[in-house]
Amino acid sequence: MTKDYDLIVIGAGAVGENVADRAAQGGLSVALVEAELVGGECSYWACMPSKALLRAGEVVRAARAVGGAKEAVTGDVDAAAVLARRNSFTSDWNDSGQVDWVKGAGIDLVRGHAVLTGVKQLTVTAADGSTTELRATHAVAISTGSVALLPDIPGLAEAAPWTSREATSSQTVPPRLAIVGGGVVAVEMATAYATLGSSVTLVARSGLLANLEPFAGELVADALKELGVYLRLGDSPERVERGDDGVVRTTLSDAGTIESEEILVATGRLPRTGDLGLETVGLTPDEWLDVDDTMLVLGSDGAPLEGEWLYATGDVNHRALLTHQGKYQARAAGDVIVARAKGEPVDDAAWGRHVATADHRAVPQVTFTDPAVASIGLTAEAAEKAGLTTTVVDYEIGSVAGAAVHTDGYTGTARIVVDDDRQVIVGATFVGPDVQELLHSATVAVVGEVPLKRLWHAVPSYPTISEVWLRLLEGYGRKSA
Ligand SMILES: Cc1cc2nc3c(=O)[nH]c(=O)nc-3n(C[C@H](O)[C@H](O)[C@H](O)COP(=O)(O)OP(=O)(O)OC[C@H]3O[C@@H](n4cnc5c(N)ncnc54)[C@H](O)[C@@H]3O)c2cc1C
Ligand SMILES: NC(=O)c1ccc[n+]([C@@H]2O[C@H](COP(=O)([O-])OP(=O)(O)OC[C@H]3O[C@@H](n4cnc5c(N)ncnc54)[C@H](O)[C@@H]3O)[C@@H](O)[C@H]2O)c1
Repeated sequence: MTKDYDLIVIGAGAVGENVADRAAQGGLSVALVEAELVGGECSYWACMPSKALLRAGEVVRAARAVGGAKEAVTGDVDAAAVLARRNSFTSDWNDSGQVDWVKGAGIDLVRGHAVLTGVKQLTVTAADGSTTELRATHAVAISTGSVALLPDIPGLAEAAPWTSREATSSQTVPPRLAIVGGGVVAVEMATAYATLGSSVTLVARSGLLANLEPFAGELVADALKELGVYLRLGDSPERVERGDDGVVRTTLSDAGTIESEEILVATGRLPRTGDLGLETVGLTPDEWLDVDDTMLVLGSDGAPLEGEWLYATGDVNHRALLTHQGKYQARAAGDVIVARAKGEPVDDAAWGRHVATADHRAVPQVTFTDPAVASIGLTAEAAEKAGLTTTVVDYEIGSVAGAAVHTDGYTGTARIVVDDDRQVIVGATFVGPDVQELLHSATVAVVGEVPLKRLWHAVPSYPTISEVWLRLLEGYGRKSA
């Protein structure tokens, strides 16, 4: 028997859940299909467990950086307690709480692996092998996320490497950990495991956090070294082998071998589209799904599939591999699916209700290292490449009174990138303790395209770290009244 729904969402990660919720709130009947845990990567193997692993170390270091508080810190981070707290954030990898939420939202949960069998049709195979046929009246949304990429390094796959899944869910702390990669996962997990007591060696073929402003990677590198992490930058693994003694030996191209109990591969992501039946609707498996700004999937001709029925949201469309950005896409997609189903007007002009315009130039991201890195919009280099005439203003955050009170010897840098023609900020980066809480002010300025002459009237409270805003404006100069 085939079950009919207005909308079928494949993948119940944070993004799929939000597409389903918006559409259900708009009055559509919705099925949400999930092969593993409802809540997806972010809840169980990514954002939440990784941040739980990082937080205790951040708090202890923060206390040690304040005279009067540091005297009260008499011990080290308790690794077992950190792992236990992390376990509580993942509910011990039990999704019953999220399943209850799905039911409460009026969404039908179908457990199993979904495969498209044609236009608006799919088969779901449950863990026991039983199948359910589903048919969508209006739309199907693919929110199947991404998986870790394993580079083609001889011996790596056979050495049973950790990916982000094992790094975020391990119940033990390996005495020695090798990390391959210089991106966000690599630096966050290097921070976490070095704090928990591992001897960490990080190998990256370029610098750290290469997509961000250069000072971000430099300050994070300094901090990692201070934590005792061995950095092998400009190097890469040539061969990996796990011996009979269980020890992983990683041979580097610049000579030298790293020995470790585990090796974490953090070299980016691949789309989870390999076993989805995409070929039945004219798309190519194992590729990221291209979408327009309303998240409609585009075919090889660059146009939406005939009938405008297939959407893709979250990691799988490769626009911004971040939970908050995927959920933003989900709100637009869920609402536009409702509008199209009901024949209501579609608001798809830039910054309209039914589009994810911010994905292009206003993506905020926090890297939860210590110091944290918070960024939004274009780097100075990206703005130049985009052909903008810009002025870049930098300021040492430690020089503002609020930062000095916050942390003894506060070290951090702030940068804004100003589009001189329009006199608006197109990019901002803050590196330093607790700068993540500054980021939304920059996001509002970038998305709102707030003219600098008006920003002078947004007065930061004294003495807070936000006073850096005033220094950045002074650095640019007050060009008009
Ligand atoms: C270590 C790590 C830390 C991160 N930290 C952050 C952070 O702090 N902040 C942040 O914003 N982002 C973070 N990210 C990125 C974030 O995790 C992803 O952007 C987010 O999880 C993407 O959500 P999604 O719903 O698109 O995909 P997912 O969360 O991957 O969900 C996809 C779901 O689809 C299911 N599925 C796949 N195929 C099928 C199928 N055929 N049938 C049925 N179900 C299927 C999967 O089982 C999964 O549950 C982190 C990533 C990693 C790896
Ligand atoms: N705090 C956060 O927001 C957060 C935290 C973790 C992950 N994420 C998201 O998850 C995604 C994945 O993170 P990631 O760190 O795996 O990817 P990434 O794209 O951030 O970094 C990949 C790194 O691997 C290196 N690399 C790639 N191929 C390699 C190879 N063959 N050999 C050696 N090095 C290689 C790259 O040079 C780069 O340094 C990111 O896009 C990020 O948005 C976000």
